[in-house]
Amino acid sequence: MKNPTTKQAKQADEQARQAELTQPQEITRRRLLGTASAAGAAGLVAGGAGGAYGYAATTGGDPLTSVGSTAVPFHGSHQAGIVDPAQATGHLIAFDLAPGAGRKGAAALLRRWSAAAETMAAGRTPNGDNQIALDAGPSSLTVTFGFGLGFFAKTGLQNRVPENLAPIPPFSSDALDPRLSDGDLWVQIGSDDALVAFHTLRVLQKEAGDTARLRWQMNGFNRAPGATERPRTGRNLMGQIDGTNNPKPTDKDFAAKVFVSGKSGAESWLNGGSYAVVRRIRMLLDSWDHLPLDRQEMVIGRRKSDGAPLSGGTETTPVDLNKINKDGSLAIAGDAHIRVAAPASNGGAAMLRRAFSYHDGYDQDGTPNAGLLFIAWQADPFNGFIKVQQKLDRADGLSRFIRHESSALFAVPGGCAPGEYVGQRLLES
Ligand SMILES: C=CC1=C(C)c2cc3[nH]c(cc4nc(cc5[nH]c(cc1n2)c(C)c5CCC(=O)O)C(CCC(=O)O)=C4C)c(C)c3C=C
Ligand SMILES: [Fe+2]
Repeated sequence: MKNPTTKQAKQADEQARQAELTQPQEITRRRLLGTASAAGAAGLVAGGAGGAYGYAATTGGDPLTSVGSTAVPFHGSHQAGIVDPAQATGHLIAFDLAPGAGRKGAAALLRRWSAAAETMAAGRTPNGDNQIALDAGPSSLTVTFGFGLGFFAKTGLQNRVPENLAPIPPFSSDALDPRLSDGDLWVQIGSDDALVAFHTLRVLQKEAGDTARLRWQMNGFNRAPGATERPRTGRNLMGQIDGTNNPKPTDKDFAAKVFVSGKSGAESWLNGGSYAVVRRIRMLLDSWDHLPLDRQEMVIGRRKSDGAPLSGGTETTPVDLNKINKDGSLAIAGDAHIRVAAPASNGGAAMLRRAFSYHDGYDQDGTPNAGLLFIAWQADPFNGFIKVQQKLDRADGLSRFIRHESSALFAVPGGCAPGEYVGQRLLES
């Protein structure tokens, strides 16, 4: 068919617009998308629940986006929630095993947790459900389980502790709160729908029963999927584009950097798994916001607006750490965060950063209690987070604007096949 002329197209558009305007009480998908982005439109419908817009939302029709129906498989060679993009809502929870739970209790708990996570990740509801997430689909739900050092002592599995699951050494800038650190078991929940994420948290907490007690919990968030006009790297609460120079799943050494492999004997259960370093890092946002933009950019070594390195190019241009400005200064300052953190400055040490922002209200003096739930994934924490943090601790210009307030290291088993549960290879062999 021939393309319509511009005039014909305009006329057709106008006719369609008029037809829509005459439809009472009904807001069509086309009109919504014509006036706002898909995600914005979804918010409009939700915000109008009870009125005309809410009526349209509850009377059927096509979903506005695929956000709700997107499912991430629970089963696989690696656990979900490591390589998948970080979702809009995250909960991080650490549990301590109850005295006497032992290996048998821990195995039963992981069997229950895995079954519940599998059900919910597929968008189904567990038996006796309280219906918090009934209408929302799995919304990319992932649930990831990890074991802290204490897990092995309490299950009598001290002889199976992986060599690299040793306490993270202290750093001079640490201000750690032990009540928000460590833990026998770790659960990471991520979903693009906050109700789905909270529902999952409730289900898993109930399933813990008398076997495990909650030790700490942190709630995080990221930008909503579809909120930007094209897929973009996310921003943190300092306003920087964060995550650009992460290892990419397409890199040929990606798996070697992120996942444990080739272990035999007592550690073989961890093949296909990873190590998660969890640090709650407060941002000193009042001081940061007072720093002029050009100074903020020097602290990181990248432009704030588009994330381009100060050595030139666009966000994805490789950083040139040797570039010299016309005035003889380094384009990327000596203490710039990306210089000090780069693999090139740390003997190749690398990690996959997959973070959530957090905001826990304001302190009494009005200071925001906000920052980054920093999660680093690596095959070996000593050649990943620890090596890089040792350098950052001494030389990073960003240190003046952040404070590490909590810390934990977990061995995260590989994924499981249908009919198995996460950690089975450790607990039953
Ligand atoms: C020990 C590891 C790291 C900690 C702790 C850390 C904290 C932290 N980082 C930002 C903001 C940014 N970090 C960026 C890059 C970056 N950061 C780390 C490591 C840690 N960051 C690495 C390895 C890298 C990549 C370096 C490189 O190879 O170029 C960036 C730039 C964009 C990007 O590449 O992601 C930002 C921005 C904050 C705010 C923070 C603590 C709150
Ligand atoms: Fe960083």
